Amino acid sequence: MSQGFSPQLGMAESAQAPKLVYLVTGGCGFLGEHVVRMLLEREPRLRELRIFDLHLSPWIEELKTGPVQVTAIQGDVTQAQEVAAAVAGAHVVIHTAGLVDVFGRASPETIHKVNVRGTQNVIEACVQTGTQFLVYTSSMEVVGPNIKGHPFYRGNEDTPYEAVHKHPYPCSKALAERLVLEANGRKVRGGLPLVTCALRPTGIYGEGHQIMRDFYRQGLRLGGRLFRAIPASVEHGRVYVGNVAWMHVLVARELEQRAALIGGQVYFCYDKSPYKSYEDFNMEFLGPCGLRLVGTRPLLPYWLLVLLAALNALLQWLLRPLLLYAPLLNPYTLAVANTTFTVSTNKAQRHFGYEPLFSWEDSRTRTILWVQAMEGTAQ
Ligand SMILES: NC(=O)C1=CN([C@@H]2O[C@H](COP(=O)(O)OP(=O)(O)OC[C@H]3O[C@@H](n4cnc5c(N)ncnc54)[C@H](O)[C@@H]3O)[C@@H](O)[C@H]2O)C=CC1
Ligand SMILES: CC(C)[C@@H](O)CC[C@@H](C)[C@H]1CC[C@H]2[C@@H]3[C@H](O)CC4=CC(=O)CC[C@]4(C)[C@H]3CC[C@]12C
Repeated sequence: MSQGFSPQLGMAESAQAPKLVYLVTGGCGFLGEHVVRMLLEREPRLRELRIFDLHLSPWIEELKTGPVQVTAIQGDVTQAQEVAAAVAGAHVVIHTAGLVDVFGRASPETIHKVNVRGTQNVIEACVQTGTQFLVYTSSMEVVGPNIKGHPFYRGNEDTPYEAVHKHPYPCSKALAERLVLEANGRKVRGGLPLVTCALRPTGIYGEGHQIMRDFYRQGLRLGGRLFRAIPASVEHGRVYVGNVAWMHVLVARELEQRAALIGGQVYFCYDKSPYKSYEDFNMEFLGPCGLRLVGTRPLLPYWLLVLLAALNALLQWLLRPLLLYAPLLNPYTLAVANTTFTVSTNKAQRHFGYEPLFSWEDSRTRTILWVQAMEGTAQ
């Protein structure tokens, strides 16, 4: 990807000497890496890009050959001092770091500590060090699906919906998002107001998506077949990771100019990806890679799936002292997958001119090529 003139920046801004310092927390993650690379390609005002992560990736080194100073910071968002040191001097913080766990790998306490306490630390660091602009990566899960299984059918940011959560992950994302939005307008060091917003991606897909990798490998183990568990009629919103990254870059740029409009707001992340069931959507990529989804309707009755999911949860609990057993099917993932949740909105377009950077066809091709490249490494 080459450095190019950004459509949203005028000639004057893009000709300005690069002077801004950005910090991306979780910059080595699935979404974080795409945000980092998108900033380097499409934010011409960037002087320094700080990549803060618990686990730094080796690919960071290849980014240090360009004109932008790339600073890798190994750190933990749950440690306030480490966060403050990383934030100090940054103009913009994009906070993607989080524990994305719905498979029971981490304890509820750890999920809360990273996702909530970590976000609190980022907010306080902005206030204490004078950083004025904070973009938080929230999630559709802040809204739903709720524990009552109510469908959210092509809803938007203003659609009434009873957000009721019990699972640690959505609870932590909802609390963190609330903290970020409530912090909007707080005075930071130097007396200027903190401007915050939250982006709510639906299910993100694309190069580097671990769950897609898991489905692919499961299909290879089952002789090239995956077995339908969810009715095709249950739509699940999905959005390409490159478009999510682009929305982060764009809103971070527009926060300063349109603080009164964007500050304190939430935005669903969306693009032209088709509305399909989670499994059918995955087959858009896994099909061309040789896998087949068996069954035009779920092969097992729902009550049996519920039983199997509960059995998986019991096994996970029994085996925990010995090993981590964390299959894709558990009571939470089954309930979420089985509840329609899709968005239809243009709030990001109305507020800061967002348009998807990648078409559905391009998003699909890029994802297929990534899965195919994985074939060489699949066990
Ligand atoms: N993957 C998805 O479908 C969606 C993800 N999101 C949100 O997007 C964000 C990024 O998610 P993904 O890229 O999918 O996850 P990921 O697990 O690939 O990336 C998260 C990154 O945060 C880092 N991290 C975790 N704990 C940390 C800590 N204590 N200190 C510093 N860094 C830490 C990890 O090392 C990792 O690099 C998360 O906030 C997640 O809630 C929102 C909607 C959908
Ligand atoms: C085993 C089958 C029932 C299979 O269909 C299960 C699929 C299941 C693993 C996924 C279905 C919906 C996914 C979640 C959804 O995309 C919303 C999310 C938002 C996030 O912020 C993080 C990821 C996730 C919770 C995502 C996780 C995987 C699913 C539950």
